[in-house]
Amino acid sequence: MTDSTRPHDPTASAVIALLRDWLPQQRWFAGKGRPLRGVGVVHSLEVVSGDPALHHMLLRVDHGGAPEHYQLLLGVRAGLPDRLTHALIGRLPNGSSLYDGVHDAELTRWLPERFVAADTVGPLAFHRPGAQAPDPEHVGLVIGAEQSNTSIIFGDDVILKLFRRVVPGVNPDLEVSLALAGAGSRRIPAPIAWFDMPFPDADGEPTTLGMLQEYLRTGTDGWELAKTSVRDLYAGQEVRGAGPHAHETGGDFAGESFRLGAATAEVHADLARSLPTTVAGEPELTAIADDMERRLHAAAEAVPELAPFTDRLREAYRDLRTLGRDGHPVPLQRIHGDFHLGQVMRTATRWVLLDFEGEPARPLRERRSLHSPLRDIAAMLRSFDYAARHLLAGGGGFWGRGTPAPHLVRRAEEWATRNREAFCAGYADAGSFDPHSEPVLLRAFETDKAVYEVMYESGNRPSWLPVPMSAIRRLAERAPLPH
Ligand SMILES: Nc1ncnc2c1ncn2[C@@H]1O[C@H](COP(=O)(O)OP(=O)(O)O)[C@@H](O)[C@H]1O
Ligand SMILES: O=P(O)(O)O[C@H]1O[C@H](CO)[C@@H](O[C@H]2O[C@H](CO)[C@@H](O)[C@H](O)[C@H]2O)[C@H](O)[C@H]1O
Repeated sequence: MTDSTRPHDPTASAVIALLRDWLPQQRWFAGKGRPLRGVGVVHSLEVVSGDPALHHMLLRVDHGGAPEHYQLLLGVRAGLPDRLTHALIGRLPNGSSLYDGVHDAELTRWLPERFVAADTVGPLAFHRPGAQAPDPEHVGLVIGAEQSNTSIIFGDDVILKLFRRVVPGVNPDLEVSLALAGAGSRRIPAPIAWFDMPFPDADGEPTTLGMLQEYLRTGTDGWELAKTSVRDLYAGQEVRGAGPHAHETGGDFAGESFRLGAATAEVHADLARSLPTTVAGEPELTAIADDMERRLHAAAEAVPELAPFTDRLREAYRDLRTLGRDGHPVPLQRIHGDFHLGQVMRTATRWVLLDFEGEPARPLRERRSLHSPLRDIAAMLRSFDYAARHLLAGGGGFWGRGTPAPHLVRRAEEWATRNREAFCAGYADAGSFDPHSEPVLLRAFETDKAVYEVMYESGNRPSWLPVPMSAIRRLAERAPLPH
């Protein structure tokens, strides 16, 4: 190894300086928009030496308040080939390149090799309980999806999700996937292996860093499929108000929505069978309503458009408290926690649910706690509303940025209502209850999710803000819930 190819000590201040600039540009970096007060290395290990070299690293990022931790795989090469220039983080003082190592198949083959051997490398422990193993000869390809983590496909058999923001403990995605696989569920990609390490800052708590799963090679995500159906509907609306209804188009999605509702009910039933459950009474429902109210208050402070509606929205939470006082029992269990059309895939034969991590912005304790399955149902109902409206809001630029024509809004509402109804009917058909039998819970959860979405869109995609705002107006009017 010559001096120029020698991997540099990745904790060196030059590396930290480069990472400070690079981190906020990453899709998975949760601290965007907050001042970056400090970046420090809490763990670093050279796992592949030579040129190229690979470093596994855990970074601590301080914004003020509780620090966040991120997992990195950093590559170092004396000369960077063209195919990796998009992954460049910066040049080190000796002229070699520091880059995001997940994009370098020559380096990432290290991961399947470790899984095959069920190895231990320093503090990193690779677990592979079954016989299935990835083939290290398969080239690793980072998927292009907009995601909160980074996933690499090896061949067309397995996909490895590297958790980027790491919190101490078992990741709920792994925990829930293992529980569902144990219950014999066919509604998830089969979990194959995972790796973890003792968390450096939290008494060495075993902390999940990555999970290897079956790759659903015939799958398409629900968001793409639903949008295709909506486009098909809009394509027929050339004559004002005279275009076909959702049920008259070839791309009608209601059959799929019904099947998705049934798949969701099946997963909820398996979760209730394999993980703890309880029943909420008045104190718990009051606490849930109080939390919702706090989130509404915080959102109204941050997003002024919400303020005129808060009093009316609060009524949904008041009704939830009344439900508790009336002694209405509410079963609680583990749920998906961040359910929307982008979290489900339609394979050649069935709907499969992905990503049981919960909303990444919520604390792990909350994400692992028990909730009403109606929270997932309400979240998916919101997603149908999104699919119907996002083109009108300018999300896809289809109708331009002006106010959408009323007949298009009507068609959007029809599509959303039809698919929301079909989803609930499928859930009721396969599950233990009909979601419409719980209108108070459904309204409260839908309101809470729409409030969350207002915050999310105002921070991430301001041109999409009209989508959740239209739901806020509807919910504030206390119009009967479109099923
Ligand atoms: N097992 C899988 N098979 C095929 N594609 C997958 C699989 N898991 C994830 N994907 C694809 O990757 C995307 C992001 O996955 P997800 O688990 O939601 O990641 P994140 O938690 O980082 O958002 C999904 O929307 C899907 O397109
Ligand atoms: O990145 P995650 O999948 O964890 O979820 C976040 O981003 C989602 C958008 O990618 C956001 O979902 C919202 O937009 C979806 C359409 O893009 C829509 O289907 C969802 O119903 C809507 O909530 C999600 O809220 C956010 O947590």
